[in-house]
Amino acid sequence: MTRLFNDPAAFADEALEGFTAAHRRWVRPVTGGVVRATRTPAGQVAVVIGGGSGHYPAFSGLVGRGLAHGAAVGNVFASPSAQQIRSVARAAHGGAGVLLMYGNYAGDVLHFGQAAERLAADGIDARTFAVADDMASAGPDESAERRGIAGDLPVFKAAAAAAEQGLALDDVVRVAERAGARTRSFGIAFSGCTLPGADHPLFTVPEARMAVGLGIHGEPGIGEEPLPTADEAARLLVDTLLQELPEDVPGPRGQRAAVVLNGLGSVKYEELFVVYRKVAALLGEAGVEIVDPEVGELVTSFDMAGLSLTLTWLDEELEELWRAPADTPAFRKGTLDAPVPDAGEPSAEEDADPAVPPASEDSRHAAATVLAALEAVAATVDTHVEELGRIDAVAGDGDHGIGMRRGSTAACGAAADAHARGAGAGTVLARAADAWADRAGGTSGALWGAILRSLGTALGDREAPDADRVAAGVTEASAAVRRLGGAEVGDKTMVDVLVPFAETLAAAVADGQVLTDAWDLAATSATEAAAATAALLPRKGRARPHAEKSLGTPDAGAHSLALITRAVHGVLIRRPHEDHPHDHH
Ligand SMILES: Nc1ncnc2c1ncn2[C@@H]1O[C@H](COP(=O)(O)OP(=O)(O)O)[C@@H](O)[C@H]1O
Ligand SMILES: O=C(COP(=O)(O)O)[C@@H](O)CO
Repeated sequence: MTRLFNDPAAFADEALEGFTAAHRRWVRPVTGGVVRATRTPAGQVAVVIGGGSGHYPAFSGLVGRGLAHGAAVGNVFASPSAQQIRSVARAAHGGAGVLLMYGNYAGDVLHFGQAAERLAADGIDARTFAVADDMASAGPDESAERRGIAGDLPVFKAAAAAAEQGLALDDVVRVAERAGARTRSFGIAFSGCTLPGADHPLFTVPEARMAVGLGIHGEPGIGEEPLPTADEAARLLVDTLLQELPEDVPGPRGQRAAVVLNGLGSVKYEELFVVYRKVAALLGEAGVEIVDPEVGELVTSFDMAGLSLTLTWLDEELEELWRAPADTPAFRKGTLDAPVPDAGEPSAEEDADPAVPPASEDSRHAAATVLAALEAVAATVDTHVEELGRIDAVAGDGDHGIGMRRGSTAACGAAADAHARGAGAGTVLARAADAWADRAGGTSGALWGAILRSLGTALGDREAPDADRVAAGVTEASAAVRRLGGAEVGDKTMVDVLVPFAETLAAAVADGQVLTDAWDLAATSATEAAAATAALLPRKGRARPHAEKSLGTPDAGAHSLALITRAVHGVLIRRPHEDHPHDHH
């Protein structure tokens, strides 16, 4: 149970504020997260890590010399936004490029990928690397689909220590890839975590049982077994890890390995030590030489009761990097020289509030309808916030309601501001898109940003947005979401609703129906399509390992999209003529 919070939606921000206040010796707050208190030395590659909140010490607690140069910090269990990541990376950049590192989750992959593109446009060489160490989340033949769990630590550390040695960006990336390929984790759990403000844990495990193959977002295990003794737990973890060695490791005997026994949040350190005693013995029997083991909480999931074992199979280079000193709020090793004092506070580079481009009278008028529609979106998300969280918790991480609320509220604020400054419909939507993606983070934040951006581009700031233009914008939004997320119809995502919605709308408009009628038909098909996702098995993202559990429950993102299309219809029928003067159908 998370007991101490104020507004649950503010939990991540407030935790970050307190964290930075408590750790000024190591870190300095910047927009989007934290960077080291000391400047990145000129010519040193900066390693910027990041992910959702709720995993402390990942990610902010791992910022400091010998480890990360900065961390982008997202909302609870949701990736930071591309905007946040870009801001942290710019503040951490020492002139030699940036490696962005994160766990392999859809939201992180989307946002860190977009951030790398934006950094490249800023003239900064930025690369990405997703840690995918969790054996339970996909088989060895699909290892690129695996989630990142406590293997984050040794992989981040290898790359960061390589950067600290002065290696060039290409070499730092090579080290990250090698460490990633040689790192595997597996875990077990006895209960799920309870998010701030929620009444129930994300999953429960029956008394005297354990979940096998945990995730770090309250994903239940992929199997269930009787509660083991500490020694039996150690044997399960070690045996599983020894079953799948990296390609270039012929057998365990004679190998050297970094070992991390990680507590997920509410397993006592003493319990971890009892388990570690047997882990060390079993690895010894298998002929593995343990190098600098870590036992403790390194990548957590709020108050989840669980633990995971990570092995990084070392070669000479990886061993040197694993042993290298580090000094961060939550991870310290060896000794470092006193830090070189800063030449001054680097300025956090903020984008100036850009001027609103000129717009026609018609488009400014239509912007009022766009704003009303966004307000209706935020209101319907607000009404359904708990239901969306509950649906998402069945096979996902339970944060869909929180993320949608943060995103839609921010979108309304940005839209209202742009509207007040005389923006046209296109610019109002573009500003709303950026605010949604930035504030919500997560998969749905990136995708909703893309939806609003596509609509904004189609409507523009000159013409009155007629039915053809709206239908074209929705069609482009559907294509953009498929392009970005890589999901197709049938994968059990919002795409299952967006595609029929766009197609029905376009067909009805082509048929000569007025926008309100066409939208009505399309919203009805969206509602039906969302309900039909209950019968599907997820094939994308975090819900995939728990496919069967989600049978009978619709996809959260599909459901929220259907609710939103219906709410927007309510606005269109209230303002049909007023704001669509050129709707000539
Ligand atoms: N690859 C994808 N393409 C399209 N939609 C996706 C994809 N992955 C997830 N989604 C949608 O995102 C929703 C989850 O959103 P949310 O919980 O806010 O993000 P996160 O899973 O990052 O926490 C899912 O219910 C699904 O509809
Ligand atoms: O949850 C996280 C990011 O994944 P999403 O796909 O955005 O949910 C985060 O906690 C780990 O980085």
